Amino acid sequence: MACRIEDYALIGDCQSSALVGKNGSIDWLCLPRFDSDACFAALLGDEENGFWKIAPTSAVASVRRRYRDGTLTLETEFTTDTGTVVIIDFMPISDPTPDLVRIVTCTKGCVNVESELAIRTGYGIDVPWVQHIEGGIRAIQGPDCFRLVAPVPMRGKNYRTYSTFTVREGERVPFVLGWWPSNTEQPPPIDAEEALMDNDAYWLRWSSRCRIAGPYAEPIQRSLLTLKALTYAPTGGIVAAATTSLPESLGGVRNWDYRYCWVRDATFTLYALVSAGYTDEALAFRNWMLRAAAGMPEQLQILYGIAGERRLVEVELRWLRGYENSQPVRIGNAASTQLQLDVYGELMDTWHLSLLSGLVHNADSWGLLRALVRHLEDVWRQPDFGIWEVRGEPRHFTHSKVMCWVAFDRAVQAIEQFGLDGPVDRWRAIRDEIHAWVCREAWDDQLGSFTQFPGSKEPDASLLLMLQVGFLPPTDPRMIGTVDAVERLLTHDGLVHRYVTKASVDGLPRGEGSFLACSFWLADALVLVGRVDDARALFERLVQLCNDVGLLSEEYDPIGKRMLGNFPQALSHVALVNTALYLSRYEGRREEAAQ
Ligand SMILES: OC[C@H]1O[C@H](O[C@H]2O[C@H](CO)[C@@H](O)[C@H](O)[C@H]2O)[C@H](O)[C@@H](O)[C@@H]1O
Repeated sequence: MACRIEDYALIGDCQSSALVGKNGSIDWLCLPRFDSDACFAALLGDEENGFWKIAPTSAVASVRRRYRDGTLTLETEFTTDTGTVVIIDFMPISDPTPDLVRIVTCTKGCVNVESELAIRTGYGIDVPWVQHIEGGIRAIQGPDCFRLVAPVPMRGKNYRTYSTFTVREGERVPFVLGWWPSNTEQPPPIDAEEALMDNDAYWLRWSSRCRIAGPYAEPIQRSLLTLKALTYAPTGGIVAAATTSLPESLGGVRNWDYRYCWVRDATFTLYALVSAGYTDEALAFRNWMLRAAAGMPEQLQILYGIAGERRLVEVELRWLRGYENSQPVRIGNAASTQLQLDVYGELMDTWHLSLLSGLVHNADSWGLLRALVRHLEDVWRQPDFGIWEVRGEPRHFTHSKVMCWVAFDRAVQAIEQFGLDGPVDRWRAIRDEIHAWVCREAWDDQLGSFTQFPGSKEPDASLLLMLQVGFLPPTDPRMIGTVDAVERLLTHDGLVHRYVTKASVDGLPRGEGSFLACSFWLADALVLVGRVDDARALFERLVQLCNDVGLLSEEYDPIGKRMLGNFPQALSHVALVNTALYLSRYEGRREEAAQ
């Protein structure tokens, strides 16, 4: 059985990643890319769907884990009656073909350890042909070839590969599992210890570029490392999460594939990276976006594959029983064909912020963005599927319209402040028309708040973002009322739900956890409306929800007190970084004022 979501940790090589359980089992791995077929899929099924476990054979008294400081190298320490072993797990970043390295070290006494490997390609269903080779085994299946080498004997049983061995204090036993395309020559084996040194040096160098200090430096650094790990280095695309189909409600159907690049999530990520000083990654993503969006403006998608692929057909994998029986397991994502008007605003806002921070040259990308804004003139009045990508009927979601306002507002500013060319009077008029529409149609006097869509009678947590984008000032009673309505009607035990789920709106059975990004957005809103102590208390509570190695999933179940949804999720980590920055800026301003 798979572990609880929070009992996993992420390792990766900026092309793909793996989830390592507290029990020493790697239950999720897709090679060679994040969105490739999984060869370990026990996470979404059971052991028959592929995993690789290394753990003591005798009873484990305690397990402790940590990442080596400033790196993505994971250490899992098992204490047993006879001694202590640490398993060091990582994926070397600069290898031409991917490798997964696991070094078993004994730090005290003497421990019997077993490695059990079941490779199941094609998302956990296909059993490869395994041969013994010098120093290990080779497994081949269709397009995939794997080689496991280790200085211990290996034996095959029931289509699995086992090694049982004893490690004594000071001994280290390295395992390297490599992958390459089966139609090519096998690459030379790597040296595990050398790879460990190089890999740690790479991540330490990367971490040292972070220019954020202060009280929240540690969770910020772990979040930034996680965001970097979710970046596909060859193209600059950023995946929304490392997994597919971890459920938003246990046993439910809200199970989606996040191993793609959402324009929305990635623009938020970009903002966090720029704020922390990671301009290379920001520029790589900017270039990814320009390539992905290039072409006819009406063909802009809200999500793409990590190299900009457009066809992400949603398919159900019937042979996987789902995480804790949450079916279906899906790959691909039908949201890729939805109209979601907010992405225009997110793109324009991010570009505007990069202009202000000097990251892009004035004219850079303006041609493409101008064409997109021109297209928005034709479509902003249409109903859409909104930020939450509902599977029900399209509607006039308030957040979508607010973000259309952002798109025209930033376009007007680009012309007025940066001297770029465009139909400024026409865009100014549309901007004002949208503003008036939102204030008129989406305000509910009885509720004292803006609503999810005209006539809905309920707030939506995405409306908290109205403050961040400057739609109305934080002193405006309508904003104070909206923050208040979100707190009253959408929080459970202090954590925020996206909206009240109901089949009539989102086309799915109701029920899901609190949405962590929205909970951080509430903290941001509280800073902006001046309730800074409440904001800090909420932020600190949210940081406490990170697992033992600093990772967050998409959602949290305040009743079951466990994580839900895909993991680790970029949006949650971005929101953590941005709230920490908001709070730090506020503290900074307060200190300045006191001097
Ligand atoms: O809840 C329905 C939708 O859930 C997913 O979308 C969510 O994740 C996206 C990626 O992080 C995020 O951009 C979006 O705002 C979230 O609602 C799923 O990808 C959709 O297919 C699904 O309809």
